[in-house]
Amino acid sequence: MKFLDDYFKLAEQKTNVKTEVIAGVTTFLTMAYIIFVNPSILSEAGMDYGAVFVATCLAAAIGCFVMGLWANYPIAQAPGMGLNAFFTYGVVLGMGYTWEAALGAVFFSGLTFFLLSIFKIREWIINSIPLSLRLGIAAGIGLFLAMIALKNAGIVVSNPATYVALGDLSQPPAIYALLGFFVITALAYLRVTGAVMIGILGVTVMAMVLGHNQYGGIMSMPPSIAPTFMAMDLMGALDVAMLSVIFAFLFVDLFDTSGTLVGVAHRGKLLDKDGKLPRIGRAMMADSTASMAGAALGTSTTTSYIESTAGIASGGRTGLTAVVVGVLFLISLFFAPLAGSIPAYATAGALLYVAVLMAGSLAHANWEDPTDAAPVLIAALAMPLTFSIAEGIALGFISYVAIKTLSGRFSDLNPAVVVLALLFAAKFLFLG
Ligand SMILES: Nc1ncnc2[nH]cnc12
Repeated sequence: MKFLDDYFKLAEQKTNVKTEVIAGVTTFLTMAYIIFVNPSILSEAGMDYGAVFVATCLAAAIGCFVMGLWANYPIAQAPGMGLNAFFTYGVVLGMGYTWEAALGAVFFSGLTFFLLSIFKIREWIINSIPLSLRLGIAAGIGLFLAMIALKNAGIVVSNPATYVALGDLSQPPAIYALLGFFVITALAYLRVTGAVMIGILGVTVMAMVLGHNQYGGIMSMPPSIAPTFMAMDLMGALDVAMLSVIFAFLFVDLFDTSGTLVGVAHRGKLLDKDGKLPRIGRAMMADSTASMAGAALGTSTTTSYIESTAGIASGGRTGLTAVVVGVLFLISLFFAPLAGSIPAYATAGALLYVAVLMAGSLAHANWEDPTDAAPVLIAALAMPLTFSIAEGIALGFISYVAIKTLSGRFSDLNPAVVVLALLFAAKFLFLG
């Protein structure tokens, strides 16, 4: 234990091995849903469910180990929600790229993120993005997840006259999804650890008992990762048209990671006296290394999880917490049959709940000033309505620059936002 104490500086951080282990288990339970949800979303892009399951556990474990051992933060990692939806619905089903090329784009965006972190360009970019856009984008990703959940559960259906309409709420998928969502939200309010996982498993078991879902077992040896291992198409991702996809992955990841790290660090009191996260460069490198490894294994972008605040709230202060989460992801490799038995309507309730958490950033927008509020709304609303995170980001930038310019608020603009807005506008005008 002396070794752990020395390596993670437990005494200096006023913590001990027992507290860190409890924190790791707590964080793991709040984020373990990704083991079921990620393969279910990526398999819609044509990827093998079992292989993505293994890739998800391994990428999460790698991210947690790098974060814990290299950056010494209690921040866990896994393939991110939103990023996986963008991969499937945006890049593969929307733009028509193969999942192999999409994995190649994830790899290159991870590599670029890594280089940006080394050369500190990342800080410059993050500081150049206005707060209102950051808030709108975070909320928009949440609304996008909500739309996916409602559609998957048949609660929202298409309608030729109005585009969308209410589905048949007497159908089992809709009922199960809503029930799961209500239970998860109530359990979260009651501060029950693992609320999301309890909701998913509860709905799954209930559906089995009532004959709507088949029992597939609980434990087995891990499935084969061969169908996705090193399947990424790096040459396909180097296509000129793919540049915008790499850029979009990079962009979404940049916002996601910076927003999450600041949020987690703030709540965990990990910031120094200047309000900065001292080893943010190392934390960002953990994200990008895990994303590159994840792409090679067969999963969309790996990122820092906002759920880490659960473990931090129960006392986690050092990288040992993240290492414990990583070990638990490795153990999860043996629970593939359980993951495969989880129906889409059971994960829909969890998605809706994650959407609630992400939409919370709307509260911090400046609603008194319409030049700030309008871009927030455009970015957030465009994501579910265009079914694309990238289009939402683009429309948010264009509206921010147009509205600030027309209002004469030039001091709110900077070269980076203006250049990006012009590039996005040129894309819409000339490339459609
Ligand atoms: N994309 C994401 N960013 C932060 N926390 C998450 N938890 C689940 N998905 C996440």
